[in-house]
Amino acid sequence: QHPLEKSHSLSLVTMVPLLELERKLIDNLDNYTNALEQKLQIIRSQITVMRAENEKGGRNAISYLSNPLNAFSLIRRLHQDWVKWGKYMEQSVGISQIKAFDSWKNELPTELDLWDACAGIDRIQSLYDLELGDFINGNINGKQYNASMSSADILSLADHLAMKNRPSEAVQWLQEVPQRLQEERLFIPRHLLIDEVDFLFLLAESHFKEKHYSKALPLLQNCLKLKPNDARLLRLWKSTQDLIEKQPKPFPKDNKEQNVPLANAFKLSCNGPHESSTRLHCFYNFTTTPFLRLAPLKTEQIGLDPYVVLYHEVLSAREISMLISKAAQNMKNTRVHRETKPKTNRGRTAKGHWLKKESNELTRRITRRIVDMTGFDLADSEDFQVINYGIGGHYFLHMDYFDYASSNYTGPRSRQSKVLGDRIATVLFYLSDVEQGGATVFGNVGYSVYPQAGTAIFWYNLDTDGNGDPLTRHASCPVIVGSKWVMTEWIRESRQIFIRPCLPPAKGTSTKS
Ligand SMILES: O=C(O)CCC(=O)C(=O)O
Ligand SMILES: [Fe+2]
Repeated sequence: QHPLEKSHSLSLVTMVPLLELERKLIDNLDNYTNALEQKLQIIRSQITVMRAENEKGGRNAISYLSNPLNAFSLIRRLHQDWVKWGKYMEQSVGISQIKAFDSWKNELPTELDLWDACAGIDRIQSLYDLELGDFINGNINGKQYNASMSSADILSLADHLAMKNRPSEAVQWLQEVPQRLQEERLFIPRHLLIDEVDFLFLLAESHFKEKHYSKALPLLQNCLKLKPNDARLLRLWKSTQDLIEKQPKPFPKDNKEQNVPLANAFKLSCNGPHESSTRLHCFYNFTTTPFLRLAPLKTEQIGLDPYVVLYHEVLSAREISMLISKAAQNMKNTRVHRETKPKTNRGRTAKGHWLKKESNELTRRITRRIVDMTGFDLADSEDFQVINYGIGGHYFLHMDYFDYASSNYTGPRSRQSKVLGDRIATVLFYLSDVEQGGATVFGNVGYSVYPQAGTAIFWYNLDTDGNGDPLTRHASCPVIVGSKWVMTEWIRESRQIFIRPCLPPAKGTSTKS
């Protein structure tokens, strides 16, 4: 695992200030051009004056110099003024703008941020098997967006893949570079274009790692023409040549990525068909609490084992925007989001903000609504967590319960967790629609639910004996296009000893492994 893998991640909402920062930087650069222009103007106007005087002399030099005022002035100009011009030329322009830029430098995204962004793009492309050329040109799943990747973007991604030891994918991305670079040369200034040697070297190195030495060699020779003394080039070129001599017929090893079964399951469920069993139905729930007789819940069953339902239209647009704006303010400065379960936290690229259930009228109202939905006693249950996902943001397959009841449970167990008990059920509110991707999927049983603002998904994590139900293993698939907001409520077990309303239909035991 690369050290940067452990990084925090940005959510889309925490990236909003970056656009403001970029605007400031552009304004600053614009001011810099003004400073440059001012200097140009001064120089140009003086050139006109000086040229006029010089030409006056040039027409008839002796006649010009025979006037002592002219002769004297020429000596003095050349002795004094031109020294001043020399100093003026050396003076840097826009010192205040350069200082301003320096002061913003530490607000720029870090290497870690870039790593996360690369990981997100890679996740989207590889998990959903998007065709590279289309994706790079902003055509995502058949829809054309007004966005695309530059060769610098692509090179950065390839670099990321190379660092993650995935050379064959790096090569695939790099193959998209030359065509774009050719176009970019027409309108991008040289200092912003990618360095051709960097590109060729990465391509060669990736071929080398793939043991495609004969592909690497000519690339390295080209590089060496551009930078004959570069030590890293010379080293790789030497090793490549040695290996070609030793191994004239390279047998390329099929370097398919080490697909862990769990990663495969994730991929499959995020790409799985959106099928639903015909036994399922939609109905109005009038019964969980007396209040529902007045305002029944629009309920949609997603599956029976494990029992998963959706409650539609449980949050209004106004409530949602209040929740989001409250959370968004507070996530701004959270660089590292609080881990709920450090042990099982395998890849969650989002930021969260905890909201106390008692914090205001809105959260109290939502708490009452969850009681209506579930019939549970929420007094000891967890705070709400409002979550916003980042670029390609996802939450890897996991269970929400800790499995305290299991004899296999070895994790920490605080006094508090004993009192509260395990997470008997989860209520997850969707606070936004997501244009592409971002489904909540239950990998073992093939349920997938696409976010709909205002809908809540509910399921039991524990069976009636208090044991964790492994079939509830679920994930949030990477967001492709959109900003995904959810709010979770994990309901704790202890207070529910005498309550387990909304009981799902009896479970068949034969289907469980
Ligand atoms: O965002 C989602 O769809 C799932 C989130 C989730 O599983 C969690 O927060 O535990
Ligand atoms: Fe979860």
